[in-house]
Amino acid sequence: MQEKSSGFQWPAQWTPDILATLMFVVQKGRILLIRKKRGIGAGKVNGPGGKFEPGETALQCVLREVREELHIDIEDAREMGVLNFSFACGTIPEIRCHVFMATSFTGTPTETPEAEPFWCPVDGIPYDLMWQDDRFWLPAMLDGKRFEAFFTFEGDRMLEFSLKAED
Ligand SMILES: CNc1ncnc2c1ncn2[C@@H]1O[C@H](COP(=O)(O)OP(=O)(O)OP(=O)(O)O)[C@@H](O)[C@H]1O
Repeated sequence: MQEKSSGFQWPAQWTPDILATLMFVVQKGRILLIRKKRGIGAGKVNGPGGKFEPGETALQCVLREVREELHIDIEDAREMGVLNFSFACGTIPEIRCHVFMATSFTGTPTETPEAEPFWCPVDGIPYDLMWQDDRFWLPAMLDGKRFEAFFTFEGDRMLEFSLKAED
């Protein structure tokens, strides 16, 4: 396990308000991203995903969210890591996000009121259009490494990070 941090201590006591998921489909050197059209992080590039509904597991949530946002059915979802986000401002709830990868799906990625999908080369991911934490863990995940991370934000701006990833 490799650990990196901004000198920030992982909080001992922290409970998320919201459980959420993200999905990154990678196929033939390309990654399926979305321009998020509404909700937390509207306007940013991200993977599809969203909040758990009552009684759902992380896997059930991510499969439902991807179906709702892009009209595709994922066939081989694998959970790769967990992201914890704490927001200093107090207007955005504390979020724990389970992150999945997949390589196979049925259907055609379709724009919906929530998301505009696009394929992007894995070596050309537009990190400057994404949440600031993504550049810390997404490259490790794309190398097949599992991870857990904690990030603090003030609005859009990342303040501190602590990342544990497989060697
Ligand atoms: C702070 N740094 C961040 N970095 C990367 N991703 C981030 C993020 N902060 C939030 N996210 C993602 O945003 C979605 C929740 O957004 P949210 O608007 O609540 O969900 P969405 O509207 O899609 O879902 P519902 O349809 O309401 O369930 C969810 O996937 C979550 O992981």
